[in-house]
Amino acid sequence: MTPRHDPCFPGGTPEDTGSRSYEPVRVGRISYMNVAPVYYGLNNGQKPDWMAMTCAPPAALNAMMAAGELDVSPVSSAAYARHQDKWLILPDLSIACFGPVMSVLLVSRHPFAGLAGRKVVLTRESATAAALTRYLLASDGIRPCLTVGRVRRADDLPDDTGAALVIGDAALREPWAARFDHVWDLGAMWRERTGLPFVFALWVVRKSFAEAHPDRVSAVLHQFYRSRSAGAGHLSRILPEAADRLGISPEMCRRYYHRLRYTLDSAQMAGLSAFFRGLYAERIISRPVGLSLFRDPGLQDAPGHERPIASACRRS
Ligand SMILES: C=C(O[C@@H]1C=C(C(=O)O)C=C[C@H]1O)C(=O)O
Repeated sequence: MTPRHDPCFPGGTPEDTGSRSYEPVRVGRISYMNVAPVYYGLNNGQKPDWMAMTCAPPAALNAMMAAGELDVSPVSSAAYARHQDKWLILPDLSIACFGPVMSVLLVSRHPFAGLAGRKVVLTRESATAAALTRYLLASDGIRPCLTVGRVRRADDLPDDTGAALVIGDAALREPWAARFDHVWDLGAMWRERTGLPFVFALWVVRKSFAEAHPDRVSAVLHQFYRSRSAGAGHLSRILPEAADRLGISPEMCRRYYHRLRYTLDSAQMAGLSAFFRGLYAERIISRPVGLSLFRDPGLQDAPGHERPIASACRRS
């Protein structure tokens, strides 16, 4: 889980877009293939020299943002709930799904209700999926013995493990169904229960950084939009590389990227709010969550511009 510096950007000529008088903006990247389409442009020559990229699992990025070691990063939506006073959400960026997501799995040796009193290991790389697991169990009145640990391979789990939460590349790579009788996709469970999309990750900026450098944050945001557009246009190049890295078929990989959403529209905001309300109702978080968005200074000045999610959320 140790964050590494810039391993995600081995090649590509960085673009020089100025801003040399500042320290680089410190930007995070999740070290899973789920974000490959969002970082495609940045990974292929669009990364300006004023962006310093750190690649790590979600829980490590959450901790680095909380420690002020990153300025802008994707973080677990459950971590946003915890740090809502310090962070602003960047508009129209997320990792979300509507139904099965394929890479967030609760694998179990027992039926769901049979997990009461049994050991459930939550991967230490997650905050959102861990909170969602707790919510799904608690709202059914099931009280397991929860622990946090390494969950990358089935062999990581001790024999007394009743169930385990696995996310990201490890969820896709390992044949979990061959080792566990039950494999639940948490995106599917959420949709069955609520009829809503689920938002696993948000891109956030530290509020103090946004207040000091709104134009730099705007520049980062537009780099992400541009990079994501490039990714959407080059899926045929992303698929074979991702399939190779994950050791899965290109067809399974295509289905995976088809399931993931990288926008943050009003339906996804509704799913996010429902998740936070559920966490609060089950006392998994200690206070209600408001959604505070970064106001892009570039967009505010544009005449006639409509922000798609402006009405869906409270702005800071
Ligand atoms: C869809 C996924 O969502 C992830 C789950 C997260 C979490 O549980 O905290 C955070 C970021 C995302 O990487 C995945 O990991 O595959």
